[in-house]
Amino acid sequence: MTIPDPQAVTVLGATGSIGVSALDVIGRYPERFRVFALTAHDNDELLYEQCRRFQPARAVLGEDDRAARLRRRLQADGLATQVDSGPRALEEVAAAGEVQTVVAGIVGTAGLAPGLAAVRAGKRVLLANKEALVTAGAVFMQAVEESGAKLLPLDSEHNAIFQCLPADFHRGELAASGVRRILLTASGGPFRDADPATLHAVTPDQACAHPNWSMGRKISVDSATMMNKGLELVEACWLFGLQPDDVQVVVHPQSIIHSLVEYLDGSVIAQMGNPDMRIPIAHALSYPERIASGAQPLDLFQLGRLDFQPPDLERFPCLGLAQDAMKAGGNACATLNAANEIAVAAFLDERIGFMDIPRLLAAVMEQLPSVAVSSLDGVLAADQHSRRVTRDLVKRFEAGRRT
Ligand SMILES: NC(=O)C1=CN([C@@H]2O[C@H](COP(=O)(O)OP(=O)(O)OC[C@H]3O[C@@H](n4cnc5c(N)ncnc54)[C@H](OP(=O)(O)O)[C@@H]3O)[C@@H](O)[C@H]2O)C=CC1
Ligand SMILES: CC(=O)[C@@H](O)[C@H](O)COP(=O)(O)O
Ligand SMILES: [Mn+2]
Repeated sequence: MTIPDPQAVTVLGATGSIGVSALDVIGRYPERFRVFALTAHDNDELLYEQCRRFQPARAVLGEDDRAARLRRRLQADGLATQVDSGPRALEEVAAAGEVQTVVAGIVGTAGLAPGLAAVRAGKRVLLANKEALVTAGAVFMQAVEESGAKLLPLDSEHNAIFQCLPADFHRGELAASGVRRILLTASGGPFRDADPATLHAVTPDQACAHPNWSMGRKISVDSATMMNKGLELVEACWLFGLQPDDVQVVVHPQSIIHSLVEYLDGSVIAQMGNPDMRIPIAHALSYPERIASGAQPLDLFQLGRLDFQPPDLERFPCLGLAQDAMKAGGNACATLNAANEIAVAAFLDERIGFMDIPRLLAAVMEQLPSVAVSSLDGVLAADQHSRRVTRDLVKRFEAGRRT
């Protein structure tokens, strides 16, 4: 029997929450996976530790000076890792001929270009970076179709939906596959039951204290506003070829059911597991095989109960804004996503309040009605325009808070 060579993996965003979980799974299986490249933006200290452990051929950082520091340290240790910096290097390590699998774990629209480069090069792409699909879903999915890339969702809900759909599911063919609708679960975040009158005063640390998941700060704030569920609705529509009305958001505070598929005959299939991203990551890394992820087994007796409730769109207006943007089509989701990235960063910098996030987004969406787009350039122009408009609004909100 011949043992196949290990799969060569690039981990984009290796120093983030997704990247660290992915490397935890990868590190358990040296006979299956070897790391080709690791990337980070600022955190050259953790990237150095990761390079020492996984000895990749390539490493990428955001800025030259950090890359130079990492290069010096790795050379001093006798490691041959080539260290580069900047967006072009990210695309190179995502598309390199030596790579089979790319973990797309960069946060925000910064992940779009390298994710798309991996798709265009026909890689097996494990997608966590939902903003790529929200911003440029049509372009991204067309590239998947044309290149023959294999796109596997890492986002826990989308990975769950993928697991619950029929194995021969064809994108967009819901009824023909016997599927009535998708039930997308949401925890409701840290403020699910908080008194709405208190929300204007919550701090970034309070917003980032997710009840079930340990994640990066941007997605944690998105969970707290429920914009994360809005982004995930859009993500699900692109991944599986759905209309927004095919998806029902279900608030499920325990985050044990990661989403469900309801069939025409009334059967409802759910994927369950402890809230640990190593589960969907291990699933996608080894698909269609199964490997151990390192996650704790689910103990139903200890859990005791599971709860469900409908989403409250008054308390969480961001979810409604995302539904509207997906229905509007054109560049609306790119506009909303860019505005959200700016607003969340301003909240994390304590320049605006928590409830200013939905107010800002609503103002931007009103100011920038949807326009049809047919190219990546069109999408990126909408992204940039929205960022400019949102930055101006942030300044106005900030000034309003001081007076
Ligand atoms: N965390 C989770 O459990 C889940 C995350 N996701 C999605 O996965 C993505 C990553 O999330 P998460 O891991 O939480 O985020 P983190 O903030 O923890 O990590 C982000 C990673 O991206 C890198 N990065 C940040 N900005 C840039 C940039 N401009 N260019 C290149 N690299 C950059 C960071 O580098 P550095 O460390 O140097 O700053 C880090 O490696 C997001 O799209 C999120 O929505 C989806 C489902 C679950
Ligand atoms: C782990 C993961 O996939 C996150 O997107 C998580 O689902 C966030 O939880 P909520 O947005 O449901 O609070
Ligand atoms: Mn998710």
